[in-house]
Amino acid sequence: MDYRSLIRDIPDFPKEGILFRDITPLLADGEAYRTAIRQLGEQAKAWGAEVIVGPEARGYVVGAPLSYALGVGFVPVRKRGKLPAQTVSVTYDLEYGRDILEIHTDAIRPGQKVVLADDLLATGGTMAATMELVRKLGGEVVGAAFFIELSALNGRSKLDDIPVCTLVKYED
Ligand SMILES: O=P(O)(O)OC[C@H]1O[C@H](OP(=O)(O)OP(=O)(O)O)[C@H](O)[C@@H]1O
Ligand SMILES: Nc1ncnc2[nH]cnc12
Repeated sequence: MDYRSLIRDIPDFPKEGILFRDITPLLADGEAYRTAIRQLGEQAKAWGAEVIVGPEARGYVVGAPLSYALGVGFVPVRKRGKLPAQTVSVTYDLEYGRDILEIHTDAIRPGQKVVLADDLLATGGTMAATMELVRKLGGEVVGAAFFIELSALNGRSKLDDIPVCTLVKYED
């Protein structure tokens, strides 16, 4: 599948100097979207995923269908103040900002095998924070799945050598 042709480059969004990799054309193509989820799903299954965890908001368009395809649960990680029950939090940096992420304290069972999912790995700040939240609850992170990796930003280095699967890599 030629995913690259379905990812649109938008210069200077959301800030000057950022080349935004927009996945909305890929999501709008039913066959490409389903193939992408199936591909990541095979990997997540091989890692032994018992639950999928994804960060708001684009992590949901990857994580939720992935969990549905595997028949396992989906746990949302949200930006501050959005989750209604008791949470744990972590502050994090991403390519173009800083924020707080939260997860419900009862969302993961200790020892549960967790696969993290998001649309894109840039600096790794978002996924490192998501991994920290899962570990605070005693979950075992067994892998991380993305549509896109921006290799030059070296996000993998923040992910403690957990296995990473990406469908499209941009080297620049
Ligand atoms: O590797 P990083 O440098 O952390 O960047 C990657 C993160 O940035 C984007 O999310 P964003 O915070 O823009 O939120 P959104 O999904 O709500 O658009 C993207 O969906 C990843 O979650
Ligand atoms: N360059 C980029 N394009 C799309 N989403 C991003 N999240 C962080 N960096 C990004």
